[in-house]
Amino acid sequence: MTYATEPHVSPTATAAPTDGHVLVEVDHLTVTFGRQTVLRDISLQIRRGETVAILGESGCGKTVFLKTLVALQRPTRGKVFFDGQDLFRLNAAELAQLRTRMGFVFQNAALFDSMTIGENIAFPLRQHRQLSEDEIQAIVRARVAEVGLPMSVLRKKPGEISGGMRKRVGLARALALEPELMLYDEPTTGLDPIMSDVINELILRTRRQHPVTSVIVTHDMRTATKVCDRIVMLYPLARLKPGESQILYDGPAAEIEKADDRRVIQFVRGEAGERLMEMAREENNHPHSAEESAHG
Ligand SMILES: Nc1ncnc2c1ncn2[C@@H]1O[C@H](COP(=O)(O)OP(=O)(O)OP(=O)(O)O)[C@@H](O)[C@H]1O
Repeated sequence: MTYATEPHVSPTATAAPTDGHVLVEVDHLTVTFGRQTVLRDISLQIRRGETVAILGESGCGKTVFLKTLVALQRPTRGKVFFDGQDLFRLNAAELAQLRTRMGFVFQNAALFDSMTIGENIAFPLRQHRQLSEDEIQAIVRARVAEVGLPMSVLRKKPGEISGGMRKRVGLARALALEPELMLYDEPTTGLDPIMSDVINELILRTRRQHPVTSVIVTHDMRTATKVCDRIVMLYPLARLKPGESQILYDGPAAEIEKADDRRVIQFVRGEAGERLMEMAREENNHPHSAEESAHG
């Protein structure tokens, strides 16, 4: 199931409107590190207004994929376009300018430890906007309110607040410049179920309040199905059959349970079946490897 070339109209209740304009285009993307190819020949388009989950088991290349969208990772082959501009043909100044249209929520929040929360959120505004101090403070306070944090956090340092709060500060900072594209790297990893749902709700609220396009790398099926209207599921290259596409599923989030591919269903349901059989096969092929590694 793919709609890479057709306008996406999602059937889910949470679907954001898309005008069909392609904001991100990934064209035959391959990324290789040394002898390890992590992404192979990935092509997809993301339309303005879509919220897309990039799903897949650990190590399949989700974070590498996300990094190519902001030109933090150069492709070995292929191209990435943002609003029609080839990211890897831009000079440093042009790229910096383009990145102000993107907000990146890193897995570990990536806040500056030596700055207060207020300074962290103000940072992109000071870097990229000519604003008065009053205007900066007004935006910082609005963003903090938007992510549901009390104003008392503004004077604290990242080390003085909880992991869930840090994630929310990371979200507030990424929203500071009102980006057109939000990129989230595992926004709920390491959080308890309640705090995970708070983050899910905030992502949903963000897209209701701002006309934003989002790409969310996650393992979390609840995030994928609750927050996203489309899911793209990647599979580790090493376990693909020859000639298979690395994208196992690309379609509406609400329909992933109906996918034909058993590997997709197993991932969705969190079943180890396929992997257990593969591990048994690997063990049969290399009967002593586990023992050897156990003995160093
Ligand atoms: N800069 C790099 N140099 C060499 N190998 C890298 C580099 N970045 C990533 N890799 C490798 O690429 C593979 C995919 O990594 P990636 O972080 O994208 O996986 P992932 O799907 O996001 O996994 P997880 O869900 O565990 O975060 C891994 O084997 C990783 O070791």
